Amino acid sequence: MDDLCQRQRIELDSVQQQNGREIATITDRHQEEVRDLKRRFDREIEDEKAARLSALGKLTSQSALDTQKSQIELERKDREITTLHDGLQTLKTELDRERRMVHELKLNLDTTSSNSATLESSVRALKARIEFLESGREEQSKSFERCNQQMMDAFAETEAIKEKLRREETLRRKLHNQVQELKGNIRVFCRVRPSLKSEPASDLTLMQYPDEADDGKEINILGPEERSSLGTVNRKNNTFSFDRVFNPSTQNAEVFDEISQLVQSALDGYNVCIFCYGQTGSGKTHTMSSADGMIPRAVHQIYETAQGLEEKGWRYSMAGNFVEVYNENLNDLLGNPDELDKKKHEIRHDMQRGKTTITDITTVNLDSPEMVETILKNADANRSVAATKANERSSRSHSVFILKLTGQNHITGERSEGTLNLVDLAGSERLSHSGATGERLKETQNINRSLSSLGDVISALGQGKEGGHIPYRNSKLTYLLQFSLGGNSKTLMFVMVSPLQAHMSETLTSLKFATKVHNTHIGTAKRQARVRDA
Ligand SMILES: Nc1ncnc2c1ncn2[C@@H]1O[C@H](COP(=O)(O)OP(=O)(O)OP(=O)(O)O)[C@@H](O)[C@H]1O
Repeated sequence: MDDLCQRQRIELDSVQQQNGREIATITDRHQEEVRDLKRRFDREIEDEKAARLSALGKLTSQSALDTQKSQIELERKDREITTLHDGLQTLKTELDRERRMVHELKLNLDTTSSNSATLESSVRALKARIEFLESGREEQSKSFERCNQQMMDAFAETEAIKEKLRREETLRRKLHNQVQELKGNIRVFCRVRPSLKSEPASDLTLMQYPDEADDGKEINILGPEERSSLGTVNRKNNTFSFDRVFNPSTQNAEVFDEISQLVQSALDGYNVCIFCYGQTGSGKTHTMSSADGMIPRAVHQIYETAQGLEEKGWRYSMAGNFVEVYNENLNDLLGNPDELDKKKHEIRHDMQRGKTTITDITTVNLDSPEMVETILKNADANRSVAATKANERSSRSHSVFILKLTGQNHITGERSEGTLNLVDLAGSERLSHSGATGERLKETQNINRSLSSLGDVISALGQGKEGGHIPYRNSKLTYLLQFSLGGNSKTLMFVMVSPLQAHMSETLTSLKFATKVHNTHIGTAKRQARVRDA
């Protein structure tokens, strides 16, 4: 049994060994097969990868090619679109042009139709007229006579009205002159300027206007304190009376209203002189040549009136000079500024025709009212070149704006030649008060000389002696104005007054001088005025 077991165990061992060997062999074979398989698979995978990579490469280059193609295609399409767009724009423009043409054609058509309608109606009217003319001659000639008569009546009536207008204009001129003469051929207005912001109220002179609610002719000034021999202190009440007194609130427009009739006289052929007299800073320049002063206002009024007179047959021309009398020398304020105080100008009088000319003077034709502003500006600029301070020079010289007005009536053959002189006098302060020396003294002496000559001329005119001597030659200013002072000419003097107490003494002197002028009567006017001391 044991043997059997032993044998079986041996056999089992041998079988097991045999099996182990077989298993090892099989395992080896399998492993060899697995390795073969792996190698084969690896190769296949490599092959497959290479194949895929090559396919991918092909695909990539194909896609790049496609993209390039698409890009080219896109650019082509873009170009096509641009071309189409341009084409569209051209078409639109053409369409617009066509539309406009159609519109114009329509308008032409409308005009043509209306013309044709008018022509048709004219043709109808002409036909009717032909028929009328071809019908009864008697009726026709009666109607013609009636029309003719009506026309002649209308002509005669128009002529009569025109003639009446002309007669009335001549009468108006005559009456206007008579009114002016009755008012006095020399008039004096007094104007008190307002105090300026820089002037304290405590420094002002006490002035009253007793009849300002009435006709405004008086001014009352409380004089400086005076000590009597008994030691009492008094203040004199000075009353002056003139043709008009303008208080400080009066504007240039109101002042001009009062002088506009004199401006009218210049247009009617008279010589008119308007002076501004007063000490420095009393408002002469403001009244005369500021932007709304008498000079620009006079020029504007002359333009308007001259235009109105055109339908009555009058045509006016206006020639302006602007001169300055400085140190008894005549200067052209519209000429070359470098020639101021150097160039000599002479005053020439034509005694027969009563005309004054100045040699080598600039004459400006005022063909529009705006020209006056240019003239004033140029004159001011010229003075500034000649002096460091233009206003200082203007205080020490007389300026004369001369406007020659020549009118011709082409219907009546009348002619008028008038001159308007607007004079801004130099400051009238007295020598003793100015404390001047040297050049200033010479200036002041010259100013005083011409102002007193002016007073002498007015006073000689006032004495009214036939053929009496009038001292025009005593100063350049009076000589220049010879034909505008006296005779049938009209003179207005503005006496300008400063409201300052510091100027009171000069103010009283100015007002006394103005009163003398006011008491003078020239020509046919009769008037008396007085200085009243209360
Ligand atoms: N009616 C007025 N209303 C307002 N301001 C005025 C009036 N009159 C004068 N003034 C002012 O007073 C000042 C002095 O006036 P303006 O220069 O006209 O005096 P003037 O007498 O011409 O002096 P000058 O002799 O120096 O030329 C100026 O500033 C001016 O503007």
